[in-house]
Amino acid sequence: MVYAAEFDPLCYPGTTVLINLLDIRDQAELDEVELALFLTRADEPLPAGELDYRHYLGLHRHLFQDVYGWAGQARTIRIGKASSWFCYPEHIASEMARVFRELGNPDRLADLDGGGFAKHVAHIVAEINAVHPFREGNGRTQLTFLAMLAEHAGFTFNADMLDRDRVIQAMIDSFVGSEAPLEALIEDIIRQSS
Ligand SMILES: Nc1ncnc2c1ncn2[C@@H]1O[C@H](COP(=O)(O)OP(=O)(O)OP(=O)(O)O)[C@@H](O)[C@H]1O
Repeated sequence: MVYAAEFDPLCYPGTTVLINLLDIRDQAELDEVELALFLTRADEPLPAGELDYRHYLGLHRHLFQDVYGWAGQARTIRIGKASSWFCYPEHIASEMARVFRELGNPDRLADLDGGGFAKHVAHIVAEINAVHPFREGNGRTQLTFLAMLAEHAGFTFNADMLDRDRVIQAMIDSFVGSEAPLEALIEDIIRQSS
């Protein structure tokens, strides 16, 4: 998805196309190739880690390593979507540290029932979205991480329930103050493993 951005040294000069490892300069073609490469990486075993910020960066690096040289690194310019402007780049590291402190020990997620998990994790995903640590690939990293958290907690992540429009609307709602739609969405996509 193309961002409103300040002058961006990560783009080919005079364009909004991100400089990429494949040197594709057409946005539609880049979208298509980026998605295909992402899907291939998402299908591989995901990097192991502590479900902390370091792990989150490694996850983005894994998913987008074929497309962007900066995969796994936080952005350095301010970006926004529609009327939402995300965290100033200089505050990303401290804000992500705060969000992961709020997440707490991931092993404790297994103590929660579906409703409790959905409420807690909706808040965490909403906060990660409000920070938007990467120049591109935030939505896909968020959902992949959500699936990892669900599985870690013993839930099955029912990806078929992920309706793109519903996800984006829930994220926008969370940005403007209501986490309830995101919570309901998460509750719908997890089901207790037997
Ligand atoms: N207006 C908005 N306000 C807040 N968050 C938004 C808004 N529009 C989209 N989002 C969130 O930002 C994500 C998109 O971020 P980004 O483009 O970095 O991720 P992506 O993985 O490249 O794209 P996508 O999620 O569209 O496939 C969406 O998935 C949604 O979670």
